[in-house]
Amino acid sequence: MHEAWQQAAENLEKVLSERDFATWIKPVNYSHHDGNTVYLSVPTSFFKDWLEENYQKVILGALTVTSGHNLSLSFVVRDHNSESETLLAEDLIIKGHQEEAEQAKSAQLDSTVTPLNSKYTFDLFVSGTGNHFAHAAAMAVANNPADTYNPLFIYGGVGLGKSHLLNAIGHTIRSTSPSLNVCYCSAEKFMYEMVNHLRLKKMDIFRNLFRNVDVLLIDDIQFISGKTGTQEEFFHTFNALHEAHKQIVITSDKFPREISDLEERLRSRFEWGLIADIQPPDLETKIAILKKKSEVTKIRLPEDVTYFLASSDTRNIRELEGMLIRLGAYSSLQNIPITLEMAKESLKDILGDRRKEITIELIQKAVADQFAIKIADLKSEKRQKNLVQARQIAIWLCRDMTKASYPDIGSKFGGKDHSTVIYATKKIDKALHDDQKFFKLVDDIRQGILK
Ligand SMILES: Nc1ncnc2c1ncn2[C@@H]1O[C@H](COP(=O)(O)OP(=O)(O)OP(=O)(O)O)[C@@H](O)[C@H]1O
Repeated sequence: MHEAWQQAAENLEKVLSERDFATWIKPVNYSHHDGNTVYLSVPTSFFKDWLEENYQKVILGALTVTSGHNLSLSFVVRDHNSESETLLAEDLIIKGHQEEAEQAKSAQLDSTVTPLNSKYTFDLFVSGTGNHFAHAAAMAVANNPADTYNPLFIYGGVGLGKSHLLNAIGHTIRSTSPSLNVCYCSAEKFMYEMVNHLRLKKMDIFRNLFRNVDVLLIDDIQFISGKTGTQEEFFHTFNALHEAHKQIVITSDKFPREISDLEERLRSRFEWGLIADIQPPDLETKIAILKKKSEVTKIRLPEDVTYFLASSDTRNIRELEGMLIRLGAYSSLQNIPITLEMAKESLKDILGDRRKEITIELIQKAVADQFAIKIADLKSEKRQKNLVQARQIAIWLCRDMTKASYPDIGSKFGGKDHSTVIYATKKIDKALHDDQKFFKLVDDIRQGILK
């Protein structure tokens, strides 16, 4: 089981951002297991609570894959002294900051607070319909910091590329203006640092650090919702920087007005500059992202598997990437190539639940509505071109979105035999591959069914 944990941690390193991995997974150690319960040790009780709330499912998923068993997970705090050890460690970091601050104005604050993720660059970001505007705004800010939009507020759902863009801004400014002091920090880390500096009575150092940067990149600002002390501190940091014409970029999973328990004065400041949203990707963008990720990770994905993953109902790109990594792990651990069958099999527990509720009847209705025909026409033998195409699409969707077998599907389409069903699915497979417009049509129907 120890080895399973090591392998799981390696897999998690590939899926999570460097920051998340270093902060939350690296400090976790294997402790022991008892029956099907695996015990992992963590440094502090704060850490334990945080993992339980945010990473339990991810860690369990990774361990299930590497161990091949259905497990449960429990976190134990390593020892009672660890909280004070953490404090001591923070104290050392702070001392490091102080020296740096004294030594040179150009101290790279971010290298001690939160390093930029080297994989999150503009080169590796795919611009598509949902993120086009945010991408353009991020590039504008990166090329002319504090000159165009200040603050830039990027918001969008989970796993849609906000941190990626934020890091990309940081990388660009670093390389074009190396003298600028770029600080990338999550709101959570901002609070964590603040609390520690408060406890150590070193708020002057904290303020010096954050109020003397040239570019402040704050990730996941929604985290400060309801945290009055952090909001107060952030308000003053924001003002100091804004008044000094320093660039501020903020990301959030919500629009400023939708962040609950956020002081009005902060909310209004977030709206001072430009607000750019990121919407979930469409099918083409998901395909392009998968292709890019497969290039970077060197996990070779055949076209049909790329389409299969991209057309799953997930709109969270992190999840999509997780599927790719999972296929890569399966393929290398079992020494088998990635094929459509293998992908369906190895991802069935991830995708399975979502597919359960989709019925043949639901698909027939959606297709009939789309083509403005009767459901009875789908089941008939009529050969008009549009009816044949609608029927074949419906059959293909049934095969793809339900667990029904070829004979099951045939019987629900007016008692067709299974070779007709196979012929229809092959025909649609080919058309999807050859014709982008057709691809979009089928995907729109599919997304409609999933809503
Ligand atoms: N357009 C894109 N092109 C390439 N990769 C992308 C794109 N959008 C997202 N990703 C990838 O998806 C993963 C999740 O992105 P990211 O961490 O930036 O999401 P997020 O919106 O900040 O999520 P959260 O709300 O959880 O903080 C990352 O690995 C990122 O590289």
